[in-house]
Amino acid sequence: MKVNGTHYRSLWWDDDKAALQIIDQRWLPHEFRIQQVDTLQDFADAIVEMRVRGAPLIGATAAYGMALAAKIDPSNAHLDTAWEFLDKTRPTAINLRWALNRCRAHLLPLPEADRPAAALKLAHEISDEDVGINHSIGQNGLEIIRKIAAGKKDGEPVRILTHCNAGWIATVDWGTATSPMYQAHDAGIPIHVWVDETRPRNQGALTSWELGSHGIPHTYITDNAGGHLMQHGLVDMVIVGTDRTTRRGDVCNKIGTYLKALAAKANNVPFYVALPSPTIDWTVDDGVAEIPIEERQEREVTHIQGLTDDGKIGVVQVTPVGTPGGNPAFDVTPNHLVTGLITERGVCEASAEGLAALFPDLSGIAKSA
Ligand SMILES: CSC[C@@H](O)[C@@H](O)C(=O)COP(=O)(O)O
Repeated sequence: MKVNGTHYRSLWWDDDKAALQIIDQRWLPHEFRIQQVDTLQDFADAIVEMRVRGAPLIGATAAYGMALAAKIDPSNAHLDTAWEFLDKTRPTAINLRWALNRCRAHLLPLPEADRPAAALKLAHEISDEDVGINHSIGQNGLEIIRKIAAGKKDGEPVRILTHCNAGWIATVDWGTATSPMYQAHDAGIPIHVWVDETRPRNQGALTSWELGSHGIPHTYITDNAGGHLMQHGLVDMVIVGTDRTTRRGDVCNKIGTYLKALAAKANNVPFYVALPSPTIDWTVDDGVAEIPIEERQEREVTHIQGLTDDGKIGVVQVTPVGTPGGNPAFDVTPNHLVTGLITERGVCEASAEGLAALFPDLSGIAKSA
């Protein structure tokens, strides 16, 4: 998508420098900084510190990490070491392991001499595929928005609530939850987006930055406002992303998603999840029992970063000094709270049957694996 009129992906390969370039998201929405990633430690730091974040983008970044590993030393032993090193960076988003497994499975059967070039080619492919998947999710989600718009008076916007940032910078391009929004806006359907701030990291500010750059009307709201807005009939639908969706359609996403799903159910607001197929964990059924939830540093809760009055990025402490902070980064929304999963192949019920019907090729392989 565009930043100040120039099209960017959230990561890209620079042929001249023979290196990966990323947007360092720690400084957004206030500063747009590009960073080169040169070493395996850089890759791990970029993921852990959330310079890159969002499940699909973490996966694509890890694929370039494996390409670097293959360039340094293409032996089986080194690829295994790199797999383990990158796999432990963040535990919840399954796209990380999906990408690492795909790279390893592709490379190990090849002669060592062929592995560096093959690994880089595969990383490019994974990135390009992500863009295609997200565009298709947008097309499928657009039809849902179009139907809701058809029931509105001329010019009245479809009011969509979203949580976290499942936008283009959380993917390689388009975003998942935001892709239907971009495509509805571009199709001339009026929309207005309620953007949850998403404490503690305030990814809602990233979503606001994205939507604002694309000219989409939106309002940044506190995490606690959604239920009230739904009670008063001010939300037509919710669309969120996912970090891992189980075979039966339980959805693990940014902390606070579950509360929004409960409020949506209580108020008859449709609750949709934009789901790229690499985010499905076919090995897991019960999301609450089986998905590891990342526990992040308490400093993310006790402190907050923003733009100070002198125009500089600064950090302030919110709590009394010494107050302990708890920081579970994700929660699980059980499938019965989800109206539908918007995938690249169409929209399905959040159930084992719904997912298997859309992805018979993938669900079958996982069961026999
Ligand atoms: C298309 S991104 C989907 C999810 O990864 C997104 O909603 C989310 O929870 C991101 O969490 P983050 O901790 O910012 O990486």
